[in-house]
Amino acid sequence: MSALIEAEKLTRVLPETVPVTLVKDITLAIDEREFVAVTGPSGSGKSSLLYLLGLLDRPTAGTLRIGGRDTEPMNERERARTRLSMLGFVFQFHFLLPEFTARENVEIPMRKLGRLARPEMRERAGELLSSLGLGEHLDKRPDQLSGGQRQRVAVARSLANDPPLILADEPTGSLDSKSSEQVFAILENLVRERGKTVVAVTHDLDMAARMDRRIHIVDGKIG
Ligand SMILES: Nc1ncnc2c1ncn2[C@@H]1O[C@H](COP(=O)(O)OP(=O)(O)OP(=O)(O)O)[C@@H](O)[C@H]1O
Repeated sequence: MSALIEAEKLTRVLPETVPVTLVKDITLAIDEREFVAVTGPSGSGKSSLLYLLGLLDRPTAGTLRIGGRDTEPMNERERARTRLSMLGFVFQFHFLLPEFTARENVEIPMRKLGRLARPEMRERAGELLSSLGLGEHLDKRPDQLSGGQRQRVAVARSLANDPPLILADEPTGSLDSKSSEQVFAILENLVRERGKTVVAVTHDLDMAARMDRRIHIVDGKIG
């Protein structure tokens, strides 16, 4: 079986007067059920790599296959559809919509994909949030939740459409140590118990050491 993510010589150069290379010749394969850390110095290109893997940016050279499918020929619509169904994102800052409740925030990706009827979306959002310990907070808005709780809502949102792959960019970077540990345990559980693949950028080397594999980036390359 092919890997969930296969990148070959993935490269992203910004077309400035003096071109800026964000990611250079990255070749990697990530299998289902892997818990992978992306590490490296500040400015080395970790986020840029994650954006490429998450179809939030396009490579200027190289190939990327997700779920065995070449992403190069996809138009914007297909890329958006693949993002919604195959990928979940968790960022350092939660990016929840402030005027919506936790449950509504989790429903949004489901509405965009449009596979479920409204009552099922509502039920699923409630179940996901409850499974992450937020059953008491379904109808609260982000400003009524703690930082750790907000980040757990963001994890629930990333799972809304049951994607096989979760990409996380410093998911614990803005949390205190107790909340960090909780969010880390949730991500680990997604891999071990729910069969997800999680790729997380982290500056925390202790956390990276507890993951299955580390991809170290230096100057846009695997180093
Ligand atoms: N749009 C842009 N224009 C110019 N330079 C950029 C742009 N986006 C990123 N860069 C530069 O590219 C490099 C890689 O950035 P990236 O955010 O991927 O690094 P990172 O490893 O995730 O950093 P950090 O750990 O600090 O978040 C950095 O030097 C950054 O300043």
